[in-house]
Amino acid sequence: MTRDEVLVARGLRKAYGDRLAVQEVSLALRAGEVLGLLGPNGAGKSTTVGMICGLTTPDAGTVTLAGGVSLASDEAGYKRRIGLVPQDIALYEELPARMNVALFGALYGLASEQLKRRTDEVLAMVGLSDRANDRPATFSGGMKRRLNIACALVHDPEVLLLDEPTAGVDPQSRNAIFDNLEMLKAAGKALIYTTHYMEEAERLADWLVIVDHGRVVASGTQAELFARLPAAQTLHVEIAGEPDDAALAGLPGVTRTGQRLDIRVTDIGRDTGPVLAALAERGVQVRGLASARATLEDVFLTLTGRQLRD
Ligand SMILES: Nc1ncnc2c1ncn2[C@@H]1O[C@H](COP(=O)(O)OP(=O)(O)OP(=O)(O)O)[C@@H](O)[C@H]1O
Repeated sequence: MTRDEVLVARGLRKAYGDRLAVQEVSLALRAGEVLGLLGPNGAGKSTTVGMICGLTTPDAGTVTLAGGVSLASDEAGYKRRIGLVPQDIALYEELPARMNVALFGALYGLASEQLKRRTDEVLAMVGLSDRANDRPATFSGGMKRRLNIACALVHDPEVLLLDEPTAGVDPQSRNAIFDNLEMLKAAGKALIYTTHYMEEAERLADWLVIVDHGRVVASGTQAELFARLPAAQTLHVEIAGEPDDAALAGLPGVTRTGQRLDIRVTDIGRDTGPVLAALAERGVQVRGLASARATLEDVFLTLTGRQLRD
């Protein structure tokens, strides 16, 4: 474990009957960092999160927090340092929001003054102070999610695990959740964020771990993962008339579909001019031009040959 790592998981494995949900997952999490755990449905993300927070017992592998603390060495101490926002919202619908948060705090041993102070703080943080006395039964999906995040934060954990926290959330709450996560990150918390929405991972994650069929298929910074693609960007060029394939043959990275050319480039600012000049030289008349940036979806496709979403 290096100095700034707060959590290291090694060789996690979990089977349900003869189905291997997680085969060999290792990851390391640093303070002030969001680790995006990305993969299609059934890839093993929730099972991995379950093993990290101690809800699911691994068949093999270890998870260690800074200072060498593990579930085996000090279960209560370990759990106090971790907060979980589960995939399925877990709230007492008929108890006021404040009481929901306080119950979680009490579970972690917070008492009286501290419990009240932290409850107020986290409700304010997720923007629910003015609804503190209302029951979650009267909340929107996004508000329930935010309350669930408050519950996971009340004991001030250093590591926060969020399992698809934007599922069923309206855009306004989604942005509020992202703002909260960015604040937590700035405060030095370490976050693991599972999602199958690559645009969320692109926005939030400093480090990505891509899983498929229970295995890590790639991990690294976004720049490192994008560098594994054959091209960072594609130029879509609409051309006039009958294209001459012989004339196009000398251009690298070009695919033609009817009157559309897809041209792979690595640097759109640098490469667009020369590409257009090369087309003009070959007598190709350009009628339209658009570009598309590679996404994590392309990374997944390149690594596995399959789409990330079903
Ligand atoms: N309690 C369980 N009993 C049996 N099989 C399970 C159980 N939990 C998960 N699985 C199986 O393990 C595999 C991994 O599931 P997991 O929920 O970890 O995936 P996921 O990546 O979180 O998927 P999603 O994005 O759909 O939530 C799946 O094949 C799933 O059916």
